[in-house]
Amino acid sequence: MLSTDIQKLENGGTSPRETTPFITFVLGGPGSGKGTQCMRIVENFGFTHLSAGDLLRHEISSNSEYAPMILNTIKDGKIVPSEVTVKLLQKAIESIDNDKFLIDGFPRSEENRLQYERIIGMEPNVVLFFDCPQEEMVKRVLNRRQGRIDDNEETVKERLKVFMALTMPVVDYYAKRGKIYKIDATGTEDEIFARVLPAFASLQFEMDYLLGHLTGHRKFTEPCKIVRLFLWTVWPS
Ligand SMILES: Nc1ncnc2c1ncn2[C@@H]1O[C@H](COP(=O)(O)OP(=O)(O)OP(=O)(O)O)[C@@H](O)[C@H]1O
Ligand SMILES: O=c1ccn([C@@H]2O[C@H](COP(=O)(O)O)[C@@H](O)[C@H]2O)c(=O)[nH]1
Repeated sequence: MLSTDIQKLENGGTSPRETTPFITFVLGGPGSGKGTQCMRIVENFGFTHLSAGDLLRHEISSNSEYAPMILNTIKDGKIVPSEVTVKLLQKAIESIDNDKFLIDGFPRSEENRLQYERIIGMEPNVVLFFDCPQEEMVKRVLNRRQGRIDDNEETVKERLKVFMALTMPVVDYYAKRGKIYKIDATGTEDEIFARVLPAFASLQFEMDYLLGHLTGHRKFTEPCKIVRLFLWTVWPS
């Protein structure tokens, strides 16, 4: 039998981490530029980039027992069952020696979010939301030309429907919890990254503090959040 990442987890998996990592979810519609900006965040801020879509595509190419189901789901522009995606993310987080993760393209639904919180046992620290007009997203997807099975007009229409119906409620949920950094995702890659930078600059102290890179007392956490939100409000881009 093939030994897949998911099967390894079901058989006991990897050992849990000793430290609680700093988790950033990265949301936005198909082609909004999440992956492109994540690469820059990695280069500048030392995060590990975990693309949920890439993890699922890896399952397809490694021919796991889930491969046919994942392939068909991606082809149809629908959402893979939460258990599968969350286990892949869990394994990656537990096996990679870093304490800062960008989780790109997840959670795609409230059900994804609840399952993640149930299994991982915590919320993300922050959520970046790349806000892009639909016609621009469609243009970018159809110009991508990386041979992706879902980069065609029919699938992108479905992905946009799924995004509006199922993913936007997740964005709204985190907005209510004060965790959303909304980024205008129009313009050049450089212009967009210039809007991303202040978000991470305002988070740097809080990240260092929470990850134990600064010494101090836990009571500083709430003031940190207030300062961060203040900075973001007066200087969002
Ligand atoms: N600001 C931009 N202007 C024009 N094209 C862009 C811009 N940013 C990214 N692209 C291009 O658009 C395409 C989609 O970008 P990217 O893969 O980063 O989006 P994504 O949000 O991760 O998409 P998906 O959710 O479909 O994986 C890529 O070909 C990328 O090179
Ligand atoms: O959490 C996830 C992430 C992705 N999918 C499926 O994969 C494709 C492609 O995802 P990208 O983020 O654009 O790479 C997506 O349309 C879904 O079908 C998923 O089900 N769950």
